[in-house]
Formats: sequence, structure tokens, C-alpha cells
Amino acid sequence: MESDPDPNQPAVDPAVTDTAADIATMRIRGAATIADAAAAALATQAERSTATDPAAFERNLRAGARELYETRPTAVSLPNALRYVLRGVEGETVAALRKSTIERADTFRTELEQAQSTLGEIGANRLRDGDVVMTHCHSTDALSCIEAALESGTHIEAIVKETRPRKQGHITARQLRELGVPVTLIVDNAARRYLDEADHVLVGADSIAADGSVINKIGTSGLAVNARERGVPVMVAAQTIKLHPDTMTGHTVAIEMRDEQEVLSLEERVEIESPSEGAESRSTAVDGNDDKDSSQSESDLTVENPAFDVTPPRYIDAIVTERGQFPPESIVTLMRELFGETTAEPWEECVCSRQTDHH
Ligand SMILES: O=C(COP(=O)(O)O)[C@H](O)[C@H](O)COP(=O)(O)O
Repeated sequence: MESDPDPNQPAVDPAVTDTAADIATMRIRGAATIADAAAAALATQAERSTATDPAAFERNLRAGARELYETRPTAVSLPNALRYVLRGVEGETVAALRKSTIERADTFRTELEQAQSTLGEIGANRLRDGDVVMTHCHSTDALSCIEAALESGTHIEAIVKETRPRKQGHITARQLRELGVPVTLIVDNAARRYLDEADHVLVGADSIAADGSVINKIGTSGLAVNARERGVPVMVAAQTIKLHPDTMTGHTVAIEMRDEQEVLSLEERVEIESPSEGAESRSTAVDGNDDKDSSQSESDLTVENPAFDVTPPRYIDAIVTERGQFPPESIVTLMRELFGETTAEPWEECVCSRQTDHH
């Protein structure tokens, strides 16, 4: 039997650390995909844990969950996925705990896929033959609605917003083209002009609050306000894993602030701040010269890069979930049904609370 090097030091498996890094750097991105990857990582942690006693195994698992949780703060699908898996962990031996963790993660991933396809069929009912859909960012839930519509023979065209600064619109455009959908790609600033040609705005969600507010990629709220002004209905495609339980007890959803270099490179910063310094200063800045870094921190040029924003429920026509379509104001009833009054952090659940009882 393998020995646990130090049961007091929870060992997070390198594969879990890699997944966490991929989520943080957005190689793995989008709320559903993040949830899927987190569940898979917990299964890996369980599979590879070298713990020899149940308490050490539980510490390993909890440490892995925490590392995954701390990557990005806005998509509630991440803590919801971790909580779902951890709640199903049971057994008196390491082998039993391992088996139940792996099975629970597998069940989660299967249900996630099923929910997305059910949601797609429901969302497709809102789309009519020949409709033009405007998208923002890249949402697998939103694309599932279009895919289901296409499968039932409905012709759909798309106006795809580029979505600065990370240009997730390019992913949407590529996947829609693979599905045979005619795509018009536009810069974000052109959205209002092209709303005249759209029959729907269709977006996903990272979190949905108890009052029906939708937290999604920055720019969603402006798009929704413009759509309302132009009379274009706004449809949010979001599996129930996007419902944010903490908002039932008055908590707000954290909006992730990302690195300024997604918006402005070091080189571009130098161009703005000291255009007369020319190429020499540009190259030192790009090389990461310490003096430049310290002058940057003293700079009065501030770049803000919020990754998400909040769209109030009054600008949203329907939230489409795998449990049906809801007006945003009624989503809280579904949340109560699904979550009860859950507010604990994912790693405080199940195995973790049992362990706390023992120590
Ligand atoms: O805002 C984004 C992605 O932001 P980022 O690129 O910063 O992760 C997506 O609209 C939601 O996550 C929904 O996606 P899905 O429907 O695939 O869960």
C-alpha cells in the first residue's frame, strides 16, 4: 500500500493544479465547461490521492476543491459543481470514498451534458424559421438552443459580437459556421446598429441571482438595454447550475477583474504614457525591466478590465433552463426548490463537515 508522505499536508495532484491554472488563464473557459473540468479534476484527485486513511483522503479532496474554487470568482457553476461532487462522497474506507467521488463526478458530468441538451430543445422552441439571432461572447448553453433549432429543420442566421477584449465571439463564429449557420461578425460597438436586423438576442450566463439578474460577459447589460429600446427580445440560456444560491440570502455576485494587459499591452501603455521615448523604452517595457515596472505602478493611467456585468431582470424576456423557461422574476422559486437554503462553501459540505465534527 502506498504511504501518505505527510497526512497533515494535503497533497493536491499536479493534474488538479494544471486544471486550476487552465481555468485561471482561460484555456478552460465558459461556465459549463469550467464546471465540467472541475468535476473531472476532483475525480482525478480522488483517483490519484496517496492518502492511506479516510481523514487524509478527505483533506486531499478538500484541498483540491479549494484550489479549483479560487481560480475565477464569477461563474457559480464552479462552486456548484464542487458542492455537488463533495456532497456525494461517502464511505468508511479510502477505497469507498475514492469510488463514490469518481462516480459522483461522472454523474455530474453526464447530467450537465443532458441538462444542456434538454435546455437546447426548450430554447429552440422560441426560434422560428428564418430568425436572426445576435450573440455575445461564447456560450455552450446558447449554442445548444441554436443547434436544436437547426436539428429540427429551422433555418437560423447569426450576428456575432466580437466580444472584446478576449474575442470569444470568434469561437462562436467558428462553431456556428461548423453548424452551417450564416454568420455576420461585428465589433461590439456595432451592436445597436445591427439590432435592427435581429429577431433575438441570445446569451448565456455565468450566474443568475435570486432577483433574476443575469451575470454574464461584460457588455451583456448594454446589449440588453439596447435590445429593449429596439424591441428585440433577450433570451438567456442557462442551466440550473448557473443559479447562485448565496444570492437568496442577500449576497452579491463577485465580478472578476482581470489583468489590464488583456486590454492594454505593456507596449501600448508606453505608447500612451511616453510616446516621445520611442522604441528603446518600448523594448525595456516589453522585456519587463524593473525600473519600468515601478514607474508603471506609479502611473496615473489606470486600466480597468471587469470580465462580467449585471443585467437587471427588466431587460430580460426569458431565462431558459433544462427545467423550462422562466420569466426572470420567478427564478427564485426554482432556486429554493433546487438549493434549499444552502450557503456553505463547497469544501465545508459533506465529508468536510464530518471531518470537522471529528476533530
Ligand atoms: O460569459 C461567458 C464566458 O465568459 P469567459 O469567456 O470569461 O469564461 C459565457 O457567456 C458564460 O460563461 C456561459 O457559457 P456556457 O453557456 O458555455 O456555460
